[in-house]
Amino acid sequence: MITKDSKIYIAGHRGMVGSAVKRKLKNEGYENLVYRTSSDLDLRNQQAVQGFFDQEKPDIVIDAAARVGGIMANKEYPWQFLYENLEIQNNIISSTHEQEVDKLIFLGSSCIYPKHAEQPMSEDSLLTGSLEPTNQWYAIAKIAGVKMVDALRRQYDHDYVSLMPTNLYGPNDNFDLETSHVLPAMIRKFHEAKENGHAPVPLWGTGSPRREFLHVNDVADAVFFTLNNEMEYDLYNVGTGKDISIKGLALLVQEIVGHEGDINWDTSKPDGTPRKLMDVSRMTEAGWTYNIEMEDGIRATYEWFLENLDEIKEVDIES
Ligand SMILES: NC(=O)c1ccc[n+]([C@@H]2O[C@H](COP(=O)([O-])OP(=O)(O)OC[C@H]3O[C@@H](n4cnc5c(N)ncnc54)[C@H](OP(=O)(O)O)[C@@H]3O)[C@@H](O)[C@H]2O)c1
Ligand SMILES: C[C@@H]1O[C@H](OP(=O)(O)OP(=O)(O)OC[C@H]2O[C@@H](n3cnc4c(=O)[nH]c(N)nc43)[C@H](O)[C@@H]2O)[C@@H](O)[C@H](O)[C@@H]1O
Repeated sequence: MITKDSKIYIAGHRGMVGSAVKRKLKNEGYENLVYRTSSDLDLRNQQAVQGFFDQEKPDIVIDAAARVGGIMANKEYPWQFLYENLEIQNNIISSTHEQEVDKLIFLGSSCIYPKHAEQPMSEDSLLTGSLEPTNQWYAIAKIAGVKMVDALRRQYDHDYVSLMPTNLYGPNDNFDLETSHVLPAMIRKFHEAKENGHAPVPLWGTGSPRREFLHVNDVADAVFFTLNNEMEYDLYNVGTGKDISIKGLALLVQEIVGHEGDINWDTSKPDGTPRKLMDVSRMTEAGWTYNIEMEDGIRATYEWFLENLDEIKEVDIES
């Protein structure tokens, strides 16, 4: 079980999720944290990852490192989303097992479930139907990770768990308009249009898909809960259990940012999965629920965006 002295490796500590987990652990008094940037340790390199685990011998591993992006990035870079994610998670999970690490938390995503899964989507709907084509590459990699965790639990009785968060947002998100998810894209587009005399805002698709959104601090809280509890199952959904249409989200972000112009929907861009609402009853029964309501979370994220405008970077998937 985790103690304040446990050595905890956070893979992907500079990302949105990894940085939130790091903040949470530090706030709770866990100081024995290890991490590396991708330039110091390329997690695609098996030998380098094995060497790092041999040297550091962590007690606990949180895998929040991945090639991540929104609908267009997933659609346009199938190779990177499939192969890099398989490489990263294969290397981390196999070294975690070889070093007999006490606990592993593997982070995946709600896109592992079939495109037309019954709503809300329970953990049992995994592999019951075909995937959404735009993100099937990423989903197949993440499903392989979930199955690796399941296999290690069954065969070696390891206390390893996969958490599948819904769509996330918050500090340190990717605000690059080509590769980001919808919520950071909307914050940036409405803000820049407001600055530009309330110019019209171009958004993608029809606006009719529905999505569920969770603030990243809540995911960090769910990771902390999972670290501190022996979990009955290998796989847990993490979300709010509430969703909103993309059109509804656009109106909410527009109001929070204070943009007063038109919205133009570019229907040449894909809608993706029609609906992705999580059944969160397994996690609720285990004893965890979310805290941050969406409107409060978006307001706080817009404030963070304004304070960090200089830090907003372009993301090059092929680098
Ligand atoms: N964002 C969402 O909406 C969302 C939703 C559900 C689930 N998740 C899951 O949460 C996890 C983290 O997502 P995120 O949104 O935090 O992503 P992110 O902000 O893009 O962060 C990903 C991190 O992975 C690291 N990384 C990527 N490739 C690497 C490599 N080859 N070697 C070493 N490190 C590498 C990066 O390290 P450097 O910064 O050092 O380059 C980065 O810090 C993912 O597993 C994702 O599936 C995210
Ligand atoms: C959580 C992630 O969700 C991702 O799917 P997914 O929710 O469709 O990804 P998002 O990129 O967040 O898009 C959600 C919805 O918002 C619409 N949308 C409208 N305007 C925009 C915009 O300016 N930018 C973006 N990005 N979308 C926009 C988009 O067409 C889609 O219907 C998966 O591709 C990943 O693999 C991952 O699972």
